[in-house]
Amino acid sequence: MGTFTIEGGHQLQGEITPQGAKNEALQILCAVLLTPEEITIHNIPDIVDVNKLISLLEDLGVKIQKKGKGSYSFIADDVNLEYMQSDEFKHDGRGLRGSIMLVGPLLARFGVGYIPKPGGDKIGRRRLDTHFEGFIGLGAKFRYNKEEHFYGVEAKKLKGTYMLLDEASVTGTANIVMAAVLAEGKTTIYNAACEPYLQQLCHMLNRMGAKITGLGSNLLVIEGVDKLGGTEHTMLPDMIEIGSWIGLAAMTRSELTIKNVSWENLGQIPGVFRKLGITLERKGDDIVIPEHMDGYKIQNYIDGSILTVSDAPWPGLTPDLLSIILVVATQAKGEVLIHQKMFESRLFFVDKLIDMGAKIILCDPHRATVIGHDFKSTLKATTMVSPDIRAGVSLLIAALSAKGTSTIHNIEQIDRGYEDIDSRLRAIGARIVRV
Ligand SMILES: CC(=O)N[C@H]1[C@@H](OP(=O)(O)OP(=O)(O)OC[C@H]2O[C@@H](n3ccc(=O)[nH]c3=O)[C@H](O)[C@@H]2O)O[C@H](CO)[C@@H](O)[C@@H]1O
Ligand SMILES: C=C(OP(=O)(O)O)C(=O)O
Repeated sequence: MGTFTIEGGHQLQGEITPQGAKNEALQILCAVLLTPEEITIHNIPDIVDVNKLISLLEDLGVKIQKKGKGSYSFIADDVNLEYMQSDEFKHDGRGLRGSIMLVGPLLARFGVGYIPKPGGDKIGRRRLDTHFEGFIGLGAKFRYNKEEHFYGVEAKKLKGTYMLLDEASVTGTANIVMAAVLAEGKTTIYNAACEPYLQQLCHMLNRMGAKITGLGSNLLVIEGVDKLGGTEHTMLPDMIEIGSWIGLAAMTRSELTIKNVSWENLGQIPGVFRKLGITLERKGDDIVIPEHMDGYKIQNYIDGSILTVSDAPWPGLTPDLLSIILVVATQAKGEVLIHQKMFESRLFFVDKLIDMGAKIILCDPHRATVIGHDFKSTLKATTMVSPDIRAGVSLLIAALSAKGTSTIHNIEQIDRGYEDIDSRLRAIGARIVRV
């Protein structure tokens, strides 16, 4: 188990550049299986989950060449389908959530797709019904080996259809889209997820020759084509990382510039931090956060009632930022209700923040009320274990704002999604050591 020690209570300063988006990378990498031609991808984050997926692709026979930092080319002209039945695949496929999106492209191009129950954060139930109902709708036969937790779909030829997804699942929509692009005829997907990750995937597929319309909406129409070709793609900056750095700047009262954030793809994120009273200035495509020496004050609603920050499928606020927003609120002036609607086990980490002196009431597994200290009292350093990727970063931000030296164990969770986080934080003045 890896560990960080963090000496908190120091102001940071400087510029930080966000990595390429983790959740986009996981979709885009799976899409290389849809063509025998070369695909070159740039701005791939060097993080554990993405590297695991790249090595799964390699094991499946995809030829991979590193072209430079964050740039790779992929040629899937000789895919080893038998590998999907191997013990190695059953083991490695479990290592991350994103591996589930190998199924759609493999099913579409080769007529078979298998996957062990995928991993990812343990943040509540994470069902896969939407994925498999979508494949079944396209004509695939589904089987599930309960003992091995091993899923499979098979079809000689997929046929386009109309489907109304039971929920706007992010990876589910990506998986179904990647299956439908090579199906016969027209597929209509209503209640589709439409995060920038998915918009990017659909743009890339269209460049490969797919015919997808409705990008950015929850109604996608896909005219199937016989084959797809090569292309080049660049990942957007990671909006969850951007939100994490905004939170870090506010909590440590530091002046920070976040470079090249792709403002038009940030959706609700800047607005939500502004509602917490944080000043964000737009300079070109950068976000500049000034020192908040006078703190930041949470806004109430117009009628004076207490603010609620909750998640919703895009263009709502991503659930992946709620843990960070919650931490930031612990030093705000005022109160806020944090409502995590999607995941039922993602707020339990607040116990650690309470130990550190934060004023939080966990109302139930989905809701927590935070009463900010307005910097009149700082958090106390402590020892903690990172339970999931975003709680891990939230605790890291709390530790950087706290007085004294904190220890965070199980930092593998953080490394799953944040590239070289300790060096990048040291470069802006953080006192953090990997032990
Ligand atoms: C690899 C990847 O891309 N992971 C992201 C992806 O996971 P993932 O694609 O696994 O998440 P889903 O979009 O399928 O759903 C997440 C959870 O929210 C619930 N749900 C979903 C849609 C909905 O309309 N209502 C609802 O309650 C689901 O039942 C599930 O429990 O999307 C999640 C939701 O943005 C993010 O937290 C994950 O970081
Ligand atoms: C929940 C997350 O990731 P995953 O879906 O990969 O577990 C996340 O990125 O916050």
